[in-house]
Amino acid sequence: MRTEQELNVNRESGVEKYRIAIFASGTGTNAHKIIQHFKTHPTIEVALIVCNKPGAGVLSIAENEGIPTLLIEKEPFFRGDGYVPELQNAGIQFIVLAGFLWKIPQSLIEAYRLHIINIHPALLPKYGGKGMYGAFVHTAVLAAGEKESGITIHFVDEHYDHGDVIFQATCLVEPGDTPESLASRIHQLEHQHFPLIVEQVILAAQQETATK
Ligand SMILES: Nc1nc2c(c(=O)[nH]1)N[C@@H](CN(C=O)c1ccc(C(=O)N[C@@H](CCC(=O)O)C(=O)O)cc1)CN2
Ligand SMILES: NCC(=O)N[C@@H]1O[C@H](COP(=O)([O-])[O-])[C@@H](O)[C@H]1O
Repeated sequence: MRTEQELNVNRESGVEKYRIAIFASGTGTNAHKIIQHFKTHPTIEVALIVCNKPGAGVLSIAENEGIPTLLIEKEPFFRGDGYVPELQNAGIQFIVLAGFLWKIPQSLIEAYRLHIINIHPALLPKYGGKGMYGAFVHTAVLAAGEKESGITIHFVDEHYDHGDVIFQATCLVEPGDTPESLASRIHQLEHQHFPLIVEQVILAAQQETATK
């Protein structure tokens, strides 16, 4: 049984906070914005950072923010239980993918059905699927001569970038854009919207559970 400190029970209300795990593989700017957003939230907290890349920037962010981390490995993730026992023992109720570069396995999908969301740096269904991550996405958008790009936040299912879309926002592709300049514009959209959408989806999930 976790102690009150581990549960981080809200001092005023005594209510155990709703616990989010963020999965990330890289720099972690989106993870950081989400951590900051929920730092003073009365009922929701970021309780765990899950990462598959030793030395990733997101791990330093977690350390600086005092958030526990879980470094995962391929074999147990893909051929084992997807770390479901560890997540459930940590009391994790919702998973946010923020630049996580491995496919979520069936075991984890089933344990957290409709409780995993992802942000993709393009307007799905275009420019999604295997191989479509980071600069590869922006390079493909520019190569196709698109006049606009944007972000998609969606539920995660067994396939890459296939789950129901929750939110999209667009930005212009400017003349002379490079993958880096477009990525910067996309990142601004992500930082503006992702924390708020995460909160809205979680509050809706809590509301649905409460009315069942
Ligand atoms: N079951 C699901 N898992 C994941 C999803 C999803 O929608 N369903 N979204 C991805 C995030 N993502 C796009 O938003 C994405 C990330 C990575 C890849 C990809 O091709 N990865 C490479 C491996 C890269 C590496 O190991 O460095 C690969 O699979 O070969 C595609 C899309 C997160 N998981
Ligand atoms: N297809 C998945 C994908 O490309 N995800 C993208 O990785 C970046 C992570 O940045 P961050 O580590 O600074 O949050 C974000 O732009 C996110 O949309």
